[in-house]
Amino acid sequence: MRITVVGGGIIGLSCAHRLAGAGHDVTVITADRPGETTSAVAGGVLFPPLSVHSDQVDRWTATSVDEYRSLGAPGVSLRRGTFFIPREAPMPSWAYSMPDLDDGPGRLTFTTALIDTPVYLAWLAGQVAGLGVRTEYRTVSRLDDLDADLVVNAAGLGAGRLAGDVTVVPVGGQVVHLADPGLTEWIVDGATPVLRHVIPHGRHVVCGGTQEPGRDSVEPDPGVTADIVRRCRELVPALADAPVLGAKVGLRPFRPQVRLERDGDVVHCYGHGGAGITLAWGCADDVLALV
Ligand SMILES: Cc1cc2nc3c(=O)[nH]c(=O)nc-3n(C[C@H](O)[C@H](O)[C@H](O)COP(=O)(O)OP(=O)(O)OC[C@H]3O[C@@H](n4cnc5c(N)ncnc54)[C@H](O)[C@@H]3O)c2cc1C
Repeated sequence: MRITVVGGGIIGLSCAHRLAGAGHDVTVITADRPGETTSAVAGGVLFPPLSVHSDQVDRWTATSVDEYRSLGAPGVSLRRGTFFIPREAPMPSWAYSMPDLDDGPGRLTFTTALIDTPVYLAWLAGQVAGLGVRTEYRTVSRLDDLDADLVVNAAGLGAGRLAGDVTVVPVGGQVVHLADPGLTEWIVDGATPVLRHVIPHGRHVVCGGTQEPGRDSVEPDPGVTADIVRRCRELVPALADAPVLGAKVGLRPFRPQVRLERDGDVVHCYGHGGAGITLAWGCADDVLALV
């Protein structure tokens, strides 16, 4: 089949990889290069936020963790770390699929994949090109203008506009990169009112973060940068002298739940909110099944 994938972030590229690998003739149309997408801002830790849970999310997460483990791709490392959760919170069901899970009151410790997203996305785009996928850099205004047997709508925040779906909204997130002093473990602190995370990738550590519903600017706020640095240095004192390398903002494509369904000649795959890196391979498998 001739398939056009709209979107060149983590979701569009993962779908294009699966579809081309299955023998389809695939074109990706994307307004932005991979390094300029929301996907390239993500901290890149592989598990979904506590607020996101369903059997589907558990299955997509388990599939993605297995895939990232076996890829041997640049930008992917496997590390142990700790997720702090409110003491009264039940154990999230996806946690059972994590190897070497060790849980205590208000704490889950396990090994998962960490994705240095700009490095990994550049590699994934190269793999996709190697499978014969063409990429066009332009903005699509209407899905039914596209000349293809089937269209995959994987345009993140733009997917909502293309599908006329007003439930897709931006939730801004700012992160700060610090030089990595050699941290061996990741920490995500979901037990405090404002999420804190410290995700080491070797050259740099991604520290965060914020959740800003309705934000439309991707210009980092210097006051927020200073606050993130302070909060993350409190959490991990080894960062005390780590130089600040820069700050980034991304707009998470939020929706009450991921839309992954076929509607005629369009397969919709969008609305991954704060979990798109985690869900990408599981969703790409389901897109292929719908095709
Ligand atoms: C600060 C922050 C931290 C995060 N941390 C994590 C994490 O640790 N783990 C995790 O799993 N997730 C994390 N996320 C969430 C994750 O980044 C998103 O869920 C994911 O990037 C969504 O991917 P996407 O491909 O759907 O969208 P995007 O990456 O936004 O890609 C959308 C693509 O569609 C294209 N596009 C849009 N409209 C059009 C159009 N009309 N025509 C043509 N092309 C179009 C864009 O150019 C782009 O290529 C984080 C997000 C942020 C902001």
